[in-house]
Amino acid sequence: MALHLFWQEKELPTLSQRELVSTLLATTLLLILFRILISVYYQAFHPLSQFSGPPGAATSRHWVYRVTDRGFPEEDFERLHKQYQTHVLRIGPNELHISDVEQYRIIYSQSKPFPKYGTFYEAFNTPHTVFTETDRDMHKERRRLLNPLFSRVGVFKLEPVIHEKVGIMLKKIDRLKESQSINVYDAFRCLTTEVIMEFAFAKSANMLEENETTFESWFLTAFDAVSGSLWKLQEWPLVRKALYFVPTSLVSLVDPQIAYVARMLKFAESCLQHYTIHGNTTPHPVVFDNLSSVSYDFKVTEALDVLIAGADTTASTLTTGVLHILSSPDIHAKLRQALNNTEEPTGMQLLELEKIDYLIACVKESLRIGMAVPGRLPRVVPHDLLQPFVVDNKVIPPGTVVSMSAYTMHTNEDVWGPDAQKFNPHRWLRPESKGLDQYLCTFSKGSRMCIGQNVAYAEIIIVMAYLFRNFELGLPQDFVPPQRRDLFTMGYSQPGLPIHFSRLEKNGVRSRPLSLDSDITK
Ligand code: HEM
Repeated sequence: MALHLFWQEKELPTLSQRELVSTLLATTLLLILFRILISVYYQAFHPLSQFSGPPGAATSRHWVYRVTDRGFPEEDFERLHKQYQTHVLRIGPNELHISDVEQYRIIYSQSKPFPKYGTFYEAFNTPHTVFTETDRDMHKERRRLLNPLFSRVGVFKLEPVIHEKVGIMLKKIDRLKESQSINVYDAFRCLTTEVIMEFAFAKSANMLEENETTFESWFLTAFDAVSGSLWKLQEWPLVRKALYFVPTSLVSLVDPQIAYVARMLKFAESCLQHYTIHGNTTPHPVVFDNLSSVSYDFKVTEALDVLIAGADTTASTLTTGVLHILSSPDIHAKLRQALNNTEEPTGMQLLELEKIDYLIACVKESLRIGMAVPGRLPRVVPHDLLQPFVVDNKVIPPGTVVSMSAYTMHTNEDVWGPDAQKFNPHRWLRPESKGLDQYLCTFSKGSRMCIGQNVAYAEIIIVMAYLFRNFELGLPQDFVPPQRRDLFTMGYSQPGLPIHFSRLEKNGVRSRPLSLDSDITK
């Protein structure tokens, strides 16, 4: 009551129009002055001011997102490294991009890795998973739980699932091949997602057979929505936080693809519920099996992360590999010849396929040129280093965000030679090629390197073997390579990679159609 009277008695002072305008003007001028002072500080007085780079990058973290938005930032960084003649390029007020290949083993080391830069990994919205965790001990513990599933033994247990799914994909290709070219990018995405779903959730969404005549799937739409929004969520952390509080139904009105993401989350939860009630009803290990000590919510996010980390990555590597092999008649012929002696089903087992040197060389070259995660992996220079972190004879202060990329590592001509950008499996077959593995950073290196690389290798080897052994593949006459886009994982624009398939003639005899039961799933 007293408060009410107070407001009635006291009249609020009103601003005249002139006062309002001058207040606004003064505020704007202050803001501009503040911005200028900040820019001067970042360019001239900040500890990173000794490192060169575009002026816009030094003063605003938005610069890096504008470059990212162009589609393939690593190419821009590479050009700028050359322009400024430096191995240490300033790409943000507190971020440096490094192109000295010898620094990779220091930043991404096994024993004392630089910690992940939390702000970058927060945008994945899956806190405290093995992928996003920034605390060293918590990461170590989660990785200890998961490692056995992803070991070579673990992958051999998963191998029948890979054969089964490849069988389903090839049967569908066999059925569709006479009437149309087939977008293998989508086919590979459905395949790898299905394999990882079985592995992560003990259940699949039947994506390979969802559509009668194509390999389209609602799950792929959900993936595209997640990866398409990733950089925006990186750039605008406040929007990301605000989105937590907006009901999904409302967000879906603005972006209908978000509805598919919500459906994906529901699918993940329903799988966990099924698993909680029935246990693992599959004959193979499942990620949930090793997460009994983890809370319900973290189980779901961990399985989702494995799914997102393992699906498009492997599919995009396969797509790049197939595209390059088909673009070179010589490589294509050599690969077919190498696979000619394999017999189904026994010769198509992973252990046997791994002995085919030319196949493995093609797989490694696909991983090098394909590099499904081509971009920067940001880390923070630790404060407790025994020696200062020095690049180009300059000390990089602790607390600085530094990053290197697979693109830098895989295009370096001192390492790979003048044909570094060329798809050349032969480079893996030379006597000195063993030393090259240390520079193959597709899966990163050290204690944060990809936990799923054995799974990825297995899938790529098996799919390539089946494809090139059983089919004559060709690019359409009017083929235009799809545009690639670095969305953290490499993505391809539609129509992906359309391929003409026909059954391979063997000694003049048309090979028999695949019999799913007898040939592949055994
Ligand atoms: C060609 C395929 C693949 C590529 C190129 C790839 C690449 C990578 C890279 C570069 C990292 C490090 C990311 C970082 O430091 O931020 C990573 C981590 C990870 N990957 Fe993969 N990956 C592939 C397949 C897979 C598969 C099949 C799975 C699961 C089945 C998987 C699960 C993970 C997980 C869980 C991590 C986090 C590991 C940790 O931080 O300890 N990846 N991957």
